[in-house]
Amino acid sequence: MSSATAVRRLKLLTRTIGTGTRIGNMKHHVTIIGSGNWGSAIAKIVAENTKANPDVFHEEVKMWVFEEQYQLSPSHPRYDRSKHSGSQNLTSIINGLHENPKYLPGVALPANLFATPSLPDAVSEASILIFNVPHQFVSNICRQINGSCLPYARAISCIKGVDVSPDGISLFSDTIGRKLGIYCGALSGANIASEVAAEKFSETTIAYAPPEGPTEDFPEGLTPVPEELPAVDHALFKTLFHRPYFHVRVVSDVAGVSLGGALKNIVALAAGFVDGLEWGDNAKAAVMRVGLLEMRKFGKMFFAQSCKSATFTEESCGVADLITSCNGGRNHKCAMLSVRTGKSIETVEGEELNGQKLQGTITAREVNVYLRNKGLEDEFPLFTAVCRILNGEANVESLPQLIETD
Ligand SMILES: NC(=O)c1ccc[n+]([C@@H]2O[C@H](COP(=O)([O-])OP(=O)(O)OC[C@H]3O[C@@H](n4cnc5c(N)ncnc54)[C@H](O)[C@@H]3O)[C@@H](O)[C@H]2O)c1
Ligand SMILES: O=P(O)(O)OC[C@H](O)CO
Repeated sequence: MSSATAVRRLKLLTRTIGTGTRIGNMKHHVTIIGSGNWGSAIAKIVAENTKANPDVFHEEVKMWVFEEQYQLSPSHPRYDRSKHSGSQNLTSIINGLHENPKYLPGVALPANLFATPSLPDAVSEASILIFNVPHQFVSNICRQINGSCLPYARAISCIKGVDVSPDGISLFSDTIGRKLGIYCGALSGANIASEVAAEKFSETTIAYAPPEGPTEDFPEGLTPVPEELPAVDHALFKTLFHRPYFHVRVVSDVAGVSLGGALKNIVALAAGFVDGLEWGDNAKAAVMRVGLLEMRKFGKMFFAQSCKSATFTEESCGVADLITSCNGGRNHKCAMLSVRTGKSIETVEGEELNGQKLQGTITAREVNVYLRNKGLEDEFPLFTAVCRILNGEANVESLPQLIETD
């Protein structure tokens, strides 16, 4: 154990025992909802940390998997004809191999991580829920969970998207919290899943700031976490997510963390268009600059009370995620290939991603509907241009004119 981890654990124990607020020896059960590329990588991190902190967490971590049939390739190093000759449930393969060969191939998952296809089974005991699914599936998942989760559970959303409906715009942390009647924070950063899973160094930002009294969403206040459990606070989330290769900073700006992750995906598409045209690094830097300003402006305009501008420039979830996504992300890659090949980005997504999902294309259109309804498209020329290019209403070559403001 590193000395930093030891100090953190000691602080956690001193606080929970020393203050007398923790009166039992209950521990947190942790569940991951989602098992895609990032879902599996985060599940690996969390299972490593529950094992390393047995005084705070139950070692066993459940991971909910959207069940599908999967045929293991005969070229897989552990292919066994007697077991893998036909299609099988993906959950059985994950639990048998301790690997998710479809969404995170070649990465060993900890033996204390268990895949389950049942949402009620996944959430029924969990006091900490980690949501990590493409944003288009969240509402349906919450509908299936409702009533099965503990009233005092706390959640973290790793989802990069915003929830746009005819009623307006909502952060997914708020949507999840409202639908399940629990509090949900957010995690987002410059985190390409395959790099994190390979234990290459990166940073992330977690935001957690539960309301202390009644609010519009929780008129009677949140159901308190039982005193027998370790307190759920910044230190606990650092213990759950921080690894020597995955450095966590915990802040209170849930809106800033969530919006950074959602909106940079629109900018990454623009960066991909520019790279597809082979316009070079200066052009890409230009769209990234304009994109960062629009991200910050969006936060100021629509989440003024909760979003801090500094989060976009000082934390991993802001400019750092923008940089990594505009170079190595899936949105960037598919946009670039779409321009190079002349195929639609949805066709490229289907051909290149083996079931993984782009978030930027949906987010660009959702944000555009929201801006158009407010008559504010012109205030966000880059976001608007990306949507018009995706819809075939503008040429990718006209990007410089579309984002020229003076
Ligand atoms: N992959 C990354 O590098 C990365 C990094 C940081 C954040 N994120 C964010 O994490 C979130 C999750 O993305 P991911 O990369 O883990 O997923 P993914 O795109 O790799 O995989 C798609 C997932 O969706 C599931 N799925 C398909 N149809 C479904 C349905 N009808 N209902 C429910 N689930 C269904 C699949 O089983 C699979 O687990 C996204 O918001 C993404 O932006 C991704
Ligand atoms: O691959 P993308 O484009 O979904 O981006 C991945 C992560 O969000 C990068 O932090």
